[in-house]
Amino acid sequence: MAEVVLQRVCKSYDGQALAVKDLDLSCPQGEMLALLGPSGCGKSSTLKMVAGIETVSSGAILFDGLDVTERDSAGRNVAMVFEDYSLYPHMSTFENIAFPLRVRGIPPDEVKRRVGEVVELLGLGALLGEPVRSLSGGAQQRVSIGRALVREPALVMFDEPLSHLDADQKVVLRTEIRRLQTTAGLTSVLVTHDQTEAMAMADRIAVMNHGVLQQVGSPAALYDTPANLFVAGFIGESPMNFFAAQREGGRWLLKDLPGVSLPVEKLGLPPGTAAPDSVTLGIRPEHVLLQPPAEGHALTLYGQVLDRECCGDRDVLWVASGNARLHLELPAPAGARAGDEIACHLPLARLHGFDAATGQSLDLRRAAC
Ligand SMILES: Nc1ncnc2c1ncn2[C@@H]1O[C@H](COP(=O)(O)OP(=O)(O)OP(=O)(O)O)[C@@H](O)[C@H]1O
Repeated sequence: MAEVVLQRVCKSYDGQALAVKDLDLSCPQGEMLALLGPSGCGKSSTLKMVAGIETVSSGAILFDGLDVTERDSAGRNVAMVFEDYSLYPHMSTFENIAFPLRVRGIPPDEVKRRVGEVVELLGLGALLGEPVRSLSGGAQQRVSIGRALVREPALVMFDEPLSHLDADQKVVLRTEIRRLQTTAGLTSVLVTHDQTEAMAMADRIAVMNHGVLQQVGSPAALYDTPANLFVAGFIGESPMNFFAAQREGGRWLLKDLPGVSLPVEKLGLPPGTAAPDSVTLGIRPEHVLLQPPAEGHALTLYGQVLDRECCGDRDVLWVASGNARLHLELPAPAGARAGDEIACHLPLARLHGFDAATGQSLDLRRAAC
């Protein structure tokens, strides 16, 4: 398995607009890197360029330090797993997995041995003779993964591999791919628009928007310290709450919350950083409290519960405060229902701050709060 590096990779289909812009990215050996972003952000273009299916407009792609930019897919030894499985439906599990070896003229004994190894790794033994059209979606995708692995590729690319599966099969297969990833030490790139999938499966996630890399890091790093407003809004099971604030004198005045303000120094900007004129403050729904935090300061907002959704182990509250709407996720039972007047405590240590002009994180010094 190879280490993959992209150096200032650009892609333009019409010679003008850039579908991918100056992309610097690496996927170390044995790691799963997810390319994540909304439709049109450039993740499929990136996948195709790495796989050698699409040419780069400029920049370079290296496999283990070797420049493979001009090589085609076969010359890079990249295997693909597609969302629609792309299997031969009338062939058996064995025949589908063996197919890439047979077309390379590998001797039958060797084919049998290598298919056997992959089948054991994927637990497909009981399905070997079955025509794949008779298998469940999850089993078909495992066959498709087997067919990718049997080639002993330098890199496996997963293109939205769970999209066609129903919810319970998704959970099973993403765990299975994760297990394979670690046991077989795969180097792999996962393309997905689903942040839950990327968070659950990848070692690191590259978030893209409009062809530009926004941030790359571990799932925890993206969740805890989003680099900009786009990543803050995109990562997280439920969208972050945002509040616009304007600096007046030594205080931040929250625009949609008349009478609510916060001393500028409470935000804990890094030393030497000038406070911008306007900021966007953010807090995740799961970090808002109905009781003051046991430690540290909090910004307290008062409001009325508009609605409560029961989601089993947690309750979701929608709260109107001034002209703002807050979304809270609390362990059930939340102890508040529609119509209740409540206080919402926003622990300063959980607040994110962004320069409203640039969208970039202000890198708040949480420890100082
Ligand atoms: N073959 C092509 N010819 C022309 N433009 C293309 C082509 N493929 C992609 N694009 C354009 O490049 C941009 C990035 O598309 P791309 O498919 O890489 O994004 P994506 O994030 O994978 O989106 P999706 O999830 O919808 O596939 C879009 O503006 C798209 O219209």
